[in-house]
Amino acid sequence: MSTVLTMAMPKGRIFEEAVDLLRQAGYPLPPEFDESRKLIIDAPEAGLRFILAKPMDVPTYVEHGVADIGIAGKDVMLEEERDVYEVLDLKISECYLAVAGLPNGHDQRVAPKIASKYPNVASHYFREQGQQVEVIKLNGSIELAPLIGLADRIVDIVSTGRTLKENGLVELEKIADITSRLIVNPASYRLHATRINDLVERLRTLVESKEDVQ
Ligand SMILES: Nc1ncnc2c1ncn2[C@@H]1O[C@H](COP(=O)(O)OP(=O)(O)OP(=O)(O)O)[C@@H](O)[C@H]1O
Ligand SMILES: O=P(O)(O)OC[C@H]1O[C@H](OP(=O)(O)OP(=O)(O)O)[C@H](O)[C@@H]1O
Repeated sequence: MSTVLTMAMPKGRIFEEAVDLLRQAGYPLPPEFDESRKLIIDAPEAGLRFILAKPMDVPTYVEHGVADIGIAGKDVMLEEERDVYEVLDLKISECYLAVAGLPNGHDQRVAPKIASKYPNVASHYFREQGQQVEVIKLNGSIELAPLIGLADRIVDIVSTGRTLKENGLVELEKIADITSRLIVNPASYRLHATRINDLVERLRTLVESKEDVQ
């Protein structure tokens, strides 16, 4: 096989589903994917080299061209606004971004405090609503913020709704549906169009066949 493409993979939640999808699309991935702590994994038979990154960093690697392609949540794409092509919705790791808060909690402040791991998404959203807010960036356990008085509301991912429920919070507004996306570095796309299109089409066929079954 000619060119080896480098793919940035998000560690964590998306990883397993993404590995399954690639295997189902016919890319033989070595057992290291299931058990190793390596951050660079070669899959020569698939013509791919993988770098395993923090989910929020995947578009950075792809934008800088150290990875030709990558897999990132739409939430990360909205937050990071990187200069990459988003070529395919992989329809995995489904969830949504929402505003949540305490039930019957009403803002006392002119600019309510909003805690989020997604400060850009939160700022854009409230600006579009014409609402002045103060955004506080957190890195996790966002649901804590309204419980202990750090923020009036949060902008966070909801999947089953269990975290909100178990912490006595309610969803107030839905912002956007989220799934994982296949992203491509624009220069790599021009250089390796045939290989990248082949990968995109294989994955597209697989994703569509899964949708037909549902
Ligand atoms: N509860 C969830 N259910 C389904 N998908 C989710 C959920 N939370 C996040 N995701 C999706 O999975 C991606 C990665 O989430 P994950 O929790 O693995 O990483 P992270 O929280 O960004 O990383 P870290 O915990 O290392 O900071 C998110 O960008 C989002 O697209
Ligand atoms: O609706 P649910 O199914 O409960 O899922 C939503 C939760 O999952 C994510 O948190 P994660 O587990 O990644 O932990 P974090 O607080 O470290 O981000 C997200 O930030 C929510 O807290």
